[in-house]
Amino acid sequence: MMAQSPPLVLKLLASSIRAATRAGKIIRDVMSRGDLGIIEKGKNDLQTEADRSAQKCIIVSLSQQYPNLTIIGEEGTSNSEVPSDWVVTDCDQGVLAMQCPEEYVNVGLKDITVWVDPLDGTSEYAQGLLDHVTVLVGVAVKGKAVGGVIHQPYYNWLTEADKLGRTIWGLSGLGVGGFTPRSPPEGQLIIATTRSHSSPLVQEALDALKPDTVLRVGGAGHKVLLVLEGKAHAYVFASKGCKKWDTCAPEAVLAASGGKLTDIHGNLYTYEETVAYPNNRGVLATAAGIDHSSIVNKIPQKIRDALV
Ligand SMILES: Nc1ncnc2c1ncn2[C@@H]1O[C@H](COP(=O)(O)O)[C@@H](OP(=O)(O)O)[C@H]1O
Ligand SMILES: [Mg+2]
Ligand SMILES: [Mg+2]
Ligand SMILES: [Mg+2]
Repeated sequence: MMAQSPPLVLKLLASSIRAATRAGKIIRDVMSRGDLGIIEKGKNDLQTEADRSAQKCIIVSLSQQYPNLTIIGEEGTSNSEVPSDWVVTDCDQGVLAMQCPEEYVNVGLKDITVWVDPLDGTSEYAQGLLDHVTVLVGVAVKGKAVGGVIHQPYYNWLTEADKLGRTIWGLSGLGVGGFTPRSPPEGQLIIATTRSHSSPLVQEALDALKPDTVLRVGGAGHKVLLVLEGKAHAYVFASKGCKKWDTCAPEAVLAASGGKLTDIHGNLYTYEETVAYPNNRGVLATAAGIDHSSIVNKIPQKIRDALV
């Protein structure tokens, strides 16, 4: 009997794990060399050589394996040559060997949009808060965030440098791999929010939720990691500013763990190729077991009306 090739969604996730991990090494190499090559894309919006190089690595690597795949990356498109050792065309064998959830077995290339944030937490990267940095690859199927990879290249850098970096993935219907999610502590409310993009509205929403603790950290990927790790109950960002590449992978990984990522009204974003990039309705993510709608309901109507 001929061996069946793995379903596309599973294979793409397995390739994305390898590509994101390679991009993480590029991010560390740029930092080690010490010249970040910072460009200001807009107000409070930087791009470094690490953002550019990591994106090239991921896009070239996936495009070689999946010609005609729709890939949208934060740092735009460029056809420049890349060093041959940036091109990774192997797959994570552990994920490849898994049973693909039935509903994704027959998904074709045309149903998929891949959202790439090659370096999430650029502000923090430039300021040396390196564990806030993640590499995000999200796989959307017919507009739904279904699969995701969150690679954290500097995980453990201050504590166990011999175990540097980690890669966490999720697939709807299959679960989360790369670590075991934990529940946040009962009887309190810990909220993660932006460190570098706050505003009066962001603060008003936090005040209304009366959290015991607010963790102001960089990166959408990093904040969702805190929620997955049980270090925060929720990630609340009552502002525009995040884009589809910031939330696609984190949404998919969080959903695969039983949690939820939506806009501030509690509605899911969609991720089809034609969608507008900005997440103008804010971000609200909650851990598994947290009542998402009760948090939505505590956000004052005036704030919700400002995010439409
Ligand atoms: N006001 C704003 N302007 C530009 N980008 C914003 C923004 N608010 C959030 N973002 C983007 O959303 C991501 C998470 O933001 P934060 O760390 O503040 O929570 C960051 O992604 P990048 O670092 O990939 O650009 C950041 O740039
Ligand atoms: Mg950016
Ligand atoms: Mg980002
Ligand atoms: Mg980025």
